[in-house]
Amino acid sequence: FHPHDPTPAPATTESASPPPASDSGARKRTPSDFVFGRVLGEGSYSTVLHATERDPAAPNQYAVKILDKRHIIKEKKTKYVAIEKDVLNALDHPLVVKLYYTFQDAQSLYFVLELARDGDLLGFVRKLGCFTEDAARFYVAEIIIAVEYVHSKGIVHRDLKPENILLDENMHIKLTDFGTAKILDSDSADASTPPSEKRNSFVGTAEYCSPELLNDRAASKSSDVWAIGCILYHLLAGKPPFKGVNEYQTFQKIIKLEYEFPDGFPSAARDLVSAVLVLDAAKRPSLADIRAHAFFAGFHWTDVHLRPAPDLR
Ligand SMILES: Nc1ncnc2c1ncn2[C@@H]1O[C@H](COP(=O)(O)OP(=O)(O)OP(=O)(O)O)[C@@H](O)[C@H]1O
Ligand SMILES: O=C(O)C[C@H](Cc1nc2cc(Cl)cc(Cl)c2[nH]1)c1ccc(Cl)cc1
Repeated sequence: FHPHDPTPAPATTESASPPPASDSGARKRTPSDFVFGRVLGEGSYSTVLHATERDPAAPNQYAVKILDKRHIIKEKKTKYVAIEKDVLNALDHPLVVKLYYTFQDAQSLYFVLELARDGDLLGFVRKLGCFTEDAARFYVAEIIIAVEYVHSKGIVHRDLKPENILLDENMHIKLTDFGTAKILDSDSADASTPPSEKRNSFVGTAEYCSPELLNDRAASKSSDVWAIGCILYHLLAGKPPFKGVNEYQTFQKIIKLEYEFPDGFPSAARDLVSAVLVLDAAKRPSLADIRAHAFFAGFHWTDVHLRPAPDLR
């Protein structure tokens, strides 16, 4: 049960008039500014609802991520909430999900996010089995563009995986889930976190996790490069390169670099994945190196978000 089950639209058009504000954009929103709709999804600490802004002049639609305060405090996740808010507020890119407002009431915290209507990349790779080489090239290119932008802001995502690559109504990506991101250098957490707590800084699911993150060393941009290599493999092979029967087995495969290519895996992609999935983070190609790889020969990198996306539906 969530207190914000679909709100019946008001019988009459007038609703509690919002407090006057010079620029309504600056006014702190409250839950009553929105008509909440269906559940879009659930996280470990969150429920995401469809929502429409009550303003008849601009009935904008959003995805509102609602977190229970008591649960957040009990699970010691307040740091992740603060990081997600700060990182999302620092990002403004067409391939990264936008944060419009944050506010709270007695029970909950609210992130009012850009709505991505077409689900996520994991859903499509499960539905299709695997992507064509062109579709994989397009989506990995959009991920590279989005991640390059995030890195240019001094942020490492640290949990890149197909379920964090949402899709908008034009089937372009919206990179999301920045609660486990790391702000480079100024990230005091790494400096001051005692070794014991560093283990708790472990992020995300195992399949796309880089060896250096598992060996408890600081994550860096090359950890995101490793994850992109895993995603490219996954889109073309239909499953991630490292998948054990449990999380521990998956970790073992990663640190031993235990993976192989299925027959028919395209050779240029095989060459690129092999260059990216190397244990030594310093030996991994940069995102610029990857852009220049033969797998992307002839790919036009400018304004990809304005060009038609492959139709996976
Ligand atoms: N901007 C969005 N637009 C549309 N759907 C979204 C959006 N953000 C999240 N969702 C949906 O809500 C679900 C929960 O997202 P949320 O970020 O709250 O948790 P999560 O990160 O997926 O899970 P966890 O917290 O366990 O990592 C997602 O799986 C996704 O399906
Ligand atoms: O209104 C703002 O933007 C600032 C607040 C700050 C804030 N208030 C909190 C209360 C609790 Cl109980 C937990 C966290 Cl992490 C809290 N963070 C806030 C509210 C909502 C969200 Cl999603 C993030 C931060």
